[in-house]
Amino acid sequence: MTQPAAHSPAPAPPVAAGLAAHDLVKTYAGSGGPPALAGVRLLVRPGEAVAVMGPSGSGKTTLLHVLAGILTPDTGLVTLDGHPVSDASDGTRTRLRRDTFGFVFQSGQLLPELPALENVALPLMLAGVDRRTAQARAAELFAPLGLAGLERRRPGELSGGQAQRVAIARALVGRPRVVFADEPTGALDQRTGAEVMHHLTALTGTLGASLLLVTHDQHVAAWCHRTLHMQDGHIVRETR
Ligand SMILES: Nc1ncnc2c1ncn2[C@@H]1O[C@H](COP(=O)(O)OP(=O)(O)OP(=O)(O)O)[C@@H](O)[C@H]1O
Repeated sequence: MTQPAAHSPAPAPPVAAGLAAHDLVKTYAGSGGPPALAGVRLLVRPGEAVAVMGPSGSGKTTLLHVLAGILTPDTGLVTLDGHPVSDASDGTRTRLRRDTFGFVFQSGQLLPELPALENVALPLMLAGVDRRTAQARAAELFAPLGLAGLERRRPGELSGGQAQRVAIARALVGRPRVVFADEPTGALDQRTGAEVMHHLTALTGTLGASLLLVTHDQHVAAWCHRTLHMQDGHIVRETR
């Protein structure tokens, strides 16, 4: 007996390249408060730099942590090039955070007892790259970041701006696809902050990485291609 002709399924919509958030909702257990994220959607394309601004408590850091797979959303999904991040196993999320994502925080992220070069090489060595190769790859980042000659200095012997550029080198040495930065210039004066932003956006752009940056400072946000404004767990508007 002949089977009825099967209808071919509708073609799947094309998967957008980049980091995407689909209707993220996150409430902190026991907080008794409204959701920290109340339905957030976004797409950060490869090579694109996006700032997130908003009043204190609006959900910026929670969004960054959910996008980076540090926190899991209650509902909704985070994907990278269409592949699940938030739904992935703990092991996969740990690997993503180590191999695919880079992180820059406000300060205090360098190991004080290690010279700058070894601080930068460390993520590669933790990922199994031999010491010589890791240090050679780390060294390549010093000149583009204006750090040539400072390889042997310990963090305590660097200025705040230099230390932050070393932290950027460390975040980028593994050639991440996405860089997350939470107030990366928060501890710096405006001129030093601008220098750090110049290097951060230039290098992530060269790598073709996406940059997602949380800031309170519109001068810092202005280095990005666009700014998402958050309020009460929502993205309420976007500016360029
Ligand atoms: N660990 C937590 N437990 C309970 N509630 C939390 C926790 N972290 C954040 N919140 C709450 O979630 C909401 C969003 O916080 P979040 O830190 O994401 O905001 P933010 O915009 O980054 O704030 P800030 O600019 O002050 O850093 C706030 O109401 C906050 O009090």
